[in-house]
Amino acid sequence: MRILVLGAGGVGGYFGGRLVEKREDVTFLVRERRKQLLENNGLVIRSVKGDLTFKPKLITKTDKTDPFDLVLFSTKAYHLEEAINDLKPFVGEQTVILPLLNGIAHLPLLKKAFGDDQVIGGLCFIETTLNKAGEVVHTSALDRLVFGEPDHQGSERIQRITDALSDTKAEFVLSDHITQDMWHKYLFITVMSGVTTLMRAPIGPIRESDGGRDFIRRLFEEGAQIMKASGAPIDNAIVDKHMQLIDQLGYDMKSSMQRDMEKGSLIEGKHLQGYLLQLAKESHVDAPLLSVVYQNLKVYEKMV
Ligand SMILES: NC(=O)C1=CN([C@@H]2O[C@H](COP(=O)(O)OP(=O)(O)OC[C@H]3O[C@@H](n4cnc5c(N)ncnc54)[C@H](OP(=O)(O)O)[C@@H]3O)[C@@H](O)[C@H]2O)C=CC1
Ligand SMILES: CC(C)(CO)C(=O)C(=O)O
Repeated sequence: MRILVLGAGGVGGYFGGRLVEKREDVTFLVRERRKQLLENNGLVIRSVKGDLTFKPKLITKTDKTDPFDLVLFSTKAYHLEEAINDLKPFVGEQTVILPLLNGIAHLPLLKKAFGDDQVIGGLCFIETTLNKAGEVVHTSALDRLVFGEPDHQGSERIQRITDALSDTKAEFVLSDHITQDMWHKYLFITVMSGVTTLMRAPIGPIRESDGGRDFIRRLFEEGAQIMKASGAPIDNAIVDKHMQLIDQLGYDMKSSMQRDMEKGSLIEGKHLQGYLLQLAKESHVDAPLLSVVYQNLKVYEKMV
């Protein structure tokens, strides 16, 4: 299977790297500056699950090659439109796009660009970031990528994809309820990135501060109420489940949005909290806590 990874950053670099390690046929679609760095230094992964350095197969948007079978779409949301345009020449009628962005708002854009049937569902749980040298730094053992057909389960193509993604050092998991999984992850990350950026702390001190757990829970409840009101297929027990997950996270665990803020980088507030607030408005649901979380992000964006 010819796999194209769009975006050789924290997520694409890591999962693409684990597939290269297994000797899958992986190419990375990158922009010029990243290409030069990767040509000079190789793609370097510093991981608690084992380091890896390799010379990646690279293309940029103007290169010519046959369409790929599978695309791991792993850019940030604020690069989505440009990335969709750059990807178009490498997508054929049989190409499957597996998006790994946090959130849900990218799905209609991808489907509009590539067709409903060519976009499957995907998400990941991982803690990676690029350091100053452009290396992928993976800081906790978590490296789960979940994927699946949104509508028709057990298709032949998903079986082929599952085979290609199996037996690597990372955890690739096929789901038969990926749409619900994506909404659940969307709820989780909206709250996780929301509280860690608002309180400028990893999850440990937040959940253990006086009233901290209660604040996290109320934000989950607010988000879940909005999602239900807009018809999202979420589980009735999801707030309890997510609170259990919050309690299981390492004391020092941060969100990727928080790490981006610490680096002074752009953030995905509009795509995550902003889009959920838009759904709240459309469904006439009050969202006082989420509004505070989003305002904090907008102030950061004003100053960055
Ligand atoms: N990192 C994490 O721990 C987690 C991240 N996520 C989600 O995964 C998504 C990706 O995040 P992450 O990997 O951290 O982001 P990064 O910023 O680390 O990587 C994104 C990469 O995309 C590249 N890129 C952007 N536009 C293009 C383009 N047109 N063509 C080629 N490459 C392009 C950027 O390259 P360039 O150098 O050219 O800018 C960059 O290397 C986000 O939605 C994030 O929320 C989800 C779970 C965990
Ligand atoms: C859930 C979490 C915190 C880790 O995968 C995440 O998605 C992120 O940091 O963006």
